[in-house]
Amino acid sequence: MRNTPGELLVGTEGRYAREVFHQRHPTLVEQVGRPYGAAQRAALRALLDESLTGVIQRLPGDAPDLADWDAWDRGQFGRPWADAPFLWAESYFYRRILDAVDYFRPGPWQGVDPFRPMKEPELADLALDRDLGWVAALPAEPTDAGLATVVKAAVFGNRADLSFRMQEPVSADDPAAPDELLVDETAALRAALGARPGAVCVVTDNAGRELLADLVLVNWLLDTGLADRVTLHVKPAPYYVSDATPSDVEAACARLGRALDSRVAVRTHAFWCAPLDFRALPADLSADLAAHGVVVVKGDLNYRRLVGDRDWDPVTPFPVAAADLGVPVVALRTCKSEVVVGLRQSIVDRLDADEPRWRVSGRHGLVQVR
Ligand SMILES: O=P(O)(O)OC[C@@]1(O)O[C@H](CO)[C@@H](O)[C@@H]1O
Repeated sequence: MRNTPGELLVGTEGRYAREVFHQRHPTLVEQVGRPYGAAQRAALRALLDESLTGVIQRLPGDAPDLADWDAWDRGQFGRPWADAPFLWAESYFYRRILDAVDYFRPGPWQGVDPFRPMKEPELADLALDRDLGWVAALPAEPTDAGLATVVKAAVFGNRADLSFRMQEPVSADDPAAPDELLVDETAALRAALGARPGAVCVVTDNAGRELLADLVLVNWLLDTGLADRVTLHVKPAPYYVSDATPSDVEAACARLGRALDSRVAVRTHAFWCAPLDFRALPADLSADLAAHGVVVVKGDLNYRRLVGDRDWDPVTPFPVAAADLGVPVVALRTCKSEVVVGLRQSIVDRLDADEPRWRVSGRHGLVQVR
């Protein structure tokens, strides 16, 4: 029996989590604050200071989700941010941004997505039509080649992440960036989809280009009879900059010029903005996921939550690290944080030698099945 490695922490020198807090967050806070008034900008700056040098403050007494966060606290309130687990602290940081910009408070900013100005240009991009040209050429039959195409697009759609762009020079449309799958278990996904159309659940990640690629995948599974119904899980509130919410699904469908298929249900759950990993899934959500034949888990954050945001040895088998959801689970992810499992030692050695930032650069993708 392997020992489970420790959780990644915010303050560890030389590690990615610290870089996120000390380099990414200051840029993010500055950008988010631009359209707001002095009070919200001051609250954002205070949050940033608190997160860099202070202790974690509890949510204010009027927060609608105070009870949720008191249950998710796990002893973090009152401790220095630097000592907190990266997953917990980053999630709470995004929740506190909503507090700083009065997202839940009655007034002019209530319900206004603070990341909207960053999300909108992606769908407005005229190059998108050209970039989606390949969709019209997808096969009408459920071929392996068709599945490989839509899966790969869904994986590398995850590279188009706004939070990520604040730090890494690689962009989704950088022609120099290779689309390298370090693990490709698309054949196992095909096997999990089975011989008869079944129910597929997609736990989505980012809005914009990534969600468009996810919708192409979903439409193709339905059109070719590989699935007979799909549930799309999205975040209940703005989160991690570009994470998809219900209104982002509407915007993406409008951009694709295709209404949501009647066999697609869009759902959300408070747990998707919780600071905990999939091993803490609440019973109702767990039952919802397990009612599908396959659960597709998109993106980097969901990957961290699926395997645990821990200092895993990258050759740890994926089925050992990934939470058991009771049904086959497929992770589609580009590597944008230090957590990775299921790799061959030869690949790790090559990447360690050639690309010091391979774990976080977003250049490498994974299709992994448990
Ligand atoms: O889940 P996503 O959108 O693929 O990635 C989220 C992310 O950009 O945020 C974290 C750092 O802030 C990292 O885990 C990852 O790089």
